[in-house]
Amino acid sequence: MSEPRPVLQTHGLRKRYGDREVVRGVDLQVPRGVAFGFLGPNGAGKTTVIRMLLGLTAADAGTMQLLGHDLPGDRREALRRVGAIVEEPRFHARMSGRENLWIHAAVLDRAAEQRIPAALERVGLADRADDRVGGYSLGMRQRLGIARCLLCDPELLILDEPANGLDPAGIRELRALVRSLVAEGRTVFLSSHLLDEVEKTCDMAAVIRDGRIVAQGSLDELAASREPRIELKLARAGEAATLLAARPDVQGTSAGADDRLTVRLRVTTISGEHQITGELVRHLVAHGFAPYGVSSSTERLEDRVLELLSRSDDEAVDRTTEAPTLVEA
Ligand SMILES: Nc1ncnc2c1ncn2[C@@H]1O[C@H](COP(=O)(O)OP(=O)(O)OP(=O)(O)O)[C@@H](O)[C@H]1O
Repeated sequence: MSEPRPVLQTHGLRKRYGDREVVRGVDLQVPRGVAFGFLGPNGAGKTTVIRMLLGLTAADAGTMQLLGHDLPGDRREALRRVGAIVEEPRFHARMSGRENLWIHAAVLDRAAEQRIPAALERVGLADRADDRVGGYSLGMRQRLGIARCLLCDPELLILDEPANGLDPAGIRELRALVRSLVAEGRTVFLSSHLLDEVEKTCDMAAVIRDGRIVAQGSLDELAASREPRIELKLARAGEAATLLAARPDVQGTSAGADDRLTVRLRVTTISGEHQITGELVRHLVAHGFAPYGVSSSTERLEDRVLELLSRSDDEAVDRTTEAPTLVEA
């Protein structure tokens, strides 16, 4: 069976401002029903990519599809079921939250107006809906922005830095809201410069640096894309090293001083690493060894992303792959 079509897809997307190319051949594949983080430092090109997807600025080259429709040709149809917030959501400050939503619903359809009470309830603003937006906190405006997105019953939400300026409680609420939208089968594409936010909210991510995607895949794959190792403590470490080196799931071993044995694993996922670690310990015990310490030195996602973001341009070459499970691009 073929893979379902991604809800958001770009290929070779490019954008130049003056003599600076700020988006340099971006390939994204976002499957349906996930929270997808678009992670990169300030100035990496995240907002520019989002603006191109929404038709707020033209692409110089490349192709884009939203919900299976080609952009820019099919833009009207493509955006019908897309809710988006780019940068900070803007509202009429003198009007209430509800009135702002009425204005937005008026350009959509009758069904959109009927969705207003549920949308306000959903984002926790039902009690404050008749207060002027001028008195709302940033977190409340962000939530009103999401309520506005919900009026078109979106299949895809595109949120540009939604956690910006929120306090820890606001960030937690936003996270829960995103997860509940995903639980309903919607897809949320959110940009962020905060790894922690992406790690806690998203299922998958693409990492962008200087206008290029340097990695893309599930969070597990991103974290485990470097050779994981385990460290064992046991007597006769040299003999144990020889025993384990013969196994197909072991890339290599080295025995050090102090009963220390380092084992490099052939594995690509964190769950796989856990399984192999258990098997290695059982194998050692079955051969008369008695490991008294086991620790994993697999990098955390943070280390991996920092490494990707700090690479030189020559190393971060674009390599396209069809599968959304790719790790380094
Ligand atoms: N209209 C514009 N004219 C000229 N340069 C621009 C314009 N918009 C963005 N840029 C430049 O393009 C680069 C990418 O900006 P972009 O806003 O897409 O980055 P970002 O990853 O969203 O970062 P941030 O989180 O800081 O907004 C930056 O160097 C920015 O200064």
